[in-house]
Amino acid sequence: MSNRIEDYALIGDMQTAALVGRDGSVDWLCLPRFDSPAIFAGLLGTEDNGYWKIAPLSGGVSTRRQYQGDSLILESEWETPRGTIRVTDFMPPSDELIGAPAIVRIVEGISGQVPVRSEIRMRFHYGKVVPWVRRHDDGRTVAVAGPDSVWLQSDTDHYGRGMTTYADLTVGPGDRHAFVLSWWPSHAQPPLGTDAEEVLQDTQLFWQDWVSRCTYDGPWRDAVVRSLITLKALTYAPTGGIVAAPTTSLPEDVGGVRNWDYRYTWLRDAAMTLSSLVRTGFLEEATAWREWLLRAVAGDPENLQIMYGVGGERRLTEYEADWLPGYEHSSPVRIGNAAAEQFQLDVYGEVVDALHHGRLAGMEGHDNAHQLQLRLMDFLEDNWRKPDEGIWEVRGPRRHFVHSKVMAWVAVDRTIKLLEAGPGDSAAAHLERHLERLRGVRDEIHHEVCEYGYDAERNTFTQYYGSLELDASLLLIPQVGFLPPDDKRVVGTIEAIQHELTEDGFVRRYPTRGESVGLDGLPGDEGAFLACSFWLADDLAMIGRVEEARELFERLLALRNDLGLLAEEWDPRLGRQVGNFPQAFSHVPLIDTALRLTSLSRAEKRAAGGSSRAASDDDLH
Ligand SMILES: OC[C@H]1O[C@H](O[C@H]2O[C@H](CO)[C@@H](O)[C@H](O)[C@H]2O)[C@H](O)[C@@H](O)[C@@H]1O
Repeated sequence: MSNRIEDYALIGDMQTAALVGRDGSVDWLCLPRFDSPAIFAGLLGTEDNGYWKIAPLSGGVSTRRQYQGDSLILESEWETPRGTIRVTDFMPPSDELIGAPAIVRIVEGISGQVPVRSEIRMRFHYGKVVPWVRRHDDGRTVAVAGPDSVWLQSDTDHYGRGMTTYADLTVGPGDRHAFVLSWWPSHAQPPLGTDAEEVLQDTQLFWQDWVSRCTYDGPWRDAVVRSLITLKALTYAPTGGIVAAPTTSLPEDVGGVRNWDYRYTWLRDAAMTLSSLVRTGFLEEATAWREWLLRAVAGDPENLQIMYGVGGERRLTEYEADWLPGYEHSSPVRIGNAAAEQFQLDVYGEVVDALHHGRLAGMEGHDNAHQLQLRLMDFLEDNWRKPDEGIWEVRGPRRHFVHSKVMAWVAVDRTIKLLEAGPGDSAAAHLERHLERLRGVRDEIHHEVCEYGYDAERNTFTQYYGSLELDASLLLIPQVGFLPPDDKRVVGTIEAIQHELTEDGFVRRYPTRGESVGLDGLPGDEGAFLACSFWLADDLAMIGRVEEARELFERLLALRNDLGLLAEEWDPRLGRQVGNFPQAFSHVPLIDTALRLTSLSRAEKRAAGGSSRAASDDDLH
């Protein structure tokens, strides 16, 4: 289908999410949860793979669109020669309101008399299965295929033609017509009907209440709040799991093979999300994720996975949906993710660091979290020397990635801090021996990284031991406290990355080899990675190049779509967003950089006003 990735808007109910195009078409919706099969998969194929369009009969894209205030309620307006209409799209937070995931679409006349059409092609199992569609006794339309059914409720009559369900109406000023599409198990009694206007009000209240908890009040409030709402929308409310993105296989390289399924909870992405949430006032979500984590990783740390299903499921078997042509012919479309079976050492650091930030922010202590951290540490002591697949989940051979070792150092360092703050009781001698051992491991990792991961000739850390390549994950070295920002090796690494890994000022993760297979085991290229570009802005600020940092941050903000949403990457050559959308891993560093720059400007103001208190790390938490 023809929408660009940034042409889509996100709506969601904290169990699943949908993408709505500027043309009024819902081209992506998985039911009942994020990782369920899609019922509308037109995004990754053609109209025949499923969509639901509501738009003026004359067609075209909306003239204006926006979210209603700080909410996830989308309003799209069309000005046509016959008059103006507005379509309000949203998903009522299911847990709280109606129990069954549903999309509500309200068509409203603003001026004139505008002919409007609703056009639905339901295709179950990612666009493959044509359901059995019939009219129920109560007037609703029901579509059934296997275990699933969807119910379409509306005050407008529907008719079927060519395996598509239509409704035609003409709307004038003040007219409001609601359409509600809800999922329900096909074996169960029919679901209750929904009062669309009532759930609209409830949904408005839900978002107002949620956003009122935000503690950030700096100059980038709108961008930060939109990112927070997006992160909330990526949270699976029943368990506290957080998906990396609600889509699969939006390409990192349009027309290429770098297409992955992101509808799962990565420990890395979720841990980073948790750190941003606790720093902006959302301790409840952070606590729910910690509970999710403790359940998901329960058992032997040997069996820890780097990602799970939103319910904590372990088996995420990857396969190719060969009936789907892919977004702009980017194939294969992948369902499931083989990276679940990888060994990624950095994850231990990210999880332990998130628990550490949670404690700093006042999250209540949790015995199991404490125990988990110590057990992870036992595992790490035995395993940190092993090569891994690293933060970028490369599908090439395992390596001694420098970032992975740095994050192993982070895990040990934060655990030492936890034990140092612990009670000095009768176990003190045992604790002291444990601490001694951990301090030894921490020193050993540090020494090894500086010895084998640093190229003294070029004054830069490198991608893996002995390699000549750079890697944008090295930008995290000063941010996690492995070395201070003014260390000459840190400054050298930042400058080398700026010179060698940027395109139009935006940062690529690592060099790719175009047509030949590179380090990541894949052919083709990819865009600039947005998270890494935010990290560069952070580093520039940390080494005192604050103006440059602000400039880069503003340029990154300008890449967001008109609704404030970011995909995983930006293709500087094509000037468009690429990769899964919207992506937590892009919105999290946006929040982090905004917090850092805000605290720096406040410190600058205090300094200018004569206060002796300089910017400290505390300002960031
Ligand atoms: O680049 C190859 C890999 O790409 C995906 O991983 C990326 O997304 C993850 C989720 O946001 C993120 O945690 C990771 O750092 C990124 O590299 C994909 O999931 C992998 O299967 C693929 O090998």
